[in-house]
Amino acid sequence: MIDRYGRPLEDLRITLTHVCNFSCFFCHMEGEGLEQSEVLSPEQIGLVSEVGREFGINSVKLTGGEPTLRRDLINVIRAIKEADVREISMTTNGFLLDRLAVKLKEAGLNRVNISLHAMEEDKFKEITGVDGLRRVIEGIRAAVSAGLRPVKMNFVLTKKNTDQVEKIISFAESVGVDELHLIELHPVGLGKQSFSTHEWLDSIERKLFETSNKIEIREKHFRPRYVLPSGLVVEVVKPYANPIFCAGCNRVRLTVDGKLKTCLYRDDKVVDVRNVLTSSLPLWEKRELLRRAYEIVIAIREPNFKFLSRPLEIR
Ligand SMILES: Nc1nc2c(ncn2[C@@H]2O[C@H](COP(=O)(O)OP(=O)(O)OP(=O)(O)O)[C@@H](O)[C@H]2O)c(=O)[nH]1
Ligand code: SF4
Ligand code: SF4
Repeated sequence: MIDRYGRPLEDLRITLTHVCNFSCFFCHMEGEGLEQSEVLSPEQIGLVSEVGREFGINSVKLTGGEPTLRRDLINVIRAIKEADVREISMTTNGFLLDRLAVKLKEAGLNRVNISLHAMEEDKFKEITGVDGLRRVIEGIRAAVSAGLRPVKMNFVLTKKNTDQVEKIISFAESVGVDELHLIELHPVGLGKQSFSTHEWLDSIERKLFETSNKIEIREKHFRPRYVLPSGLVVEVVKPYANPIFCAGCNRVRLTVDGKLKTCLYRDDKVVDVRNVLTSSLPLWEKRELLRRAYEIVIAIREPNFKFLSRPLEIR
């Protein structure tokens, strides 16, 4: 279904927990803060996904915090799978992935994005607060061998790790991951107080332009993708102050505390469905109320950074 700005709703991004075993200095916390609340159950998450299918949701992204810290992660994946979505992916710090990759694949997870912001142990620890580089590397290898493909790596660029970009590209090529995402920092969550470390990706992108064999544009966020001679795809993610990025936004978020949140940056454009999910209403009535919630989501969604100051009139 299309919103007032002509953008389809296709992707549901679910925050499974606010808890994380890392403490990255720029964590955007999915725009939700760290407040603890009782998490939604696999069945409740499954129901939101199932009703979302009627409105065009065909992919689900699991995030956190760190989603692998949810003990019932396998059940969450199974419940979403039952909603018959085309693709389930998960963004993770990779620390626990070596022991989980095969089980997650078997449960129905299609692919992963693993964050890795430095190839040197000291730098890795400076950024994440954890001495975990080796385990993350093992996690990436496990994802590749379990076939959680395309396996993607996420690298957030800051002033602290500009010297790591080339090393990350070489590592990604050597380990057999399919894509590397180079991402600009957001002034959201801890990113607000650490935004002085923000770096634009422009000069790196110029080099990619010169060295790549092919350039593609992805429909999602209109992200440019540079295909290197090795076959590695480097996707450039410039989500900050970028109206083109927001024009291609196709997602809604489900927060830990059960709100449908229409934008990473916006706390005002949300629809609270927690009461519906936790009520003792019959299932058909919950479905009906969730349908109303999705209708409101589509009516209030808007790009955060935009070219136009008002929506188009759709006739
Ligand atoms: N502003 C904004 N930034 C986003 C959004 N989605 C992703 N990003 C940025 O991209 C980073 C990586 O996101 P991921 O969850 O790993 O992956 P993804 O963007 O969903 O992309 P795929 O897995 O390739 O589909 C996030 O940390 C954000 O910085 C979004 O909807 N809005
Ligand atoms: S691993 Fe992700 S969720 Fe955890 S602190 Fe780092 S950025 Fe935040
Ligand atoms: S509207 Fe823009 S800032 Fe908001 S979630 Fe979508 S891409 Fe991100």
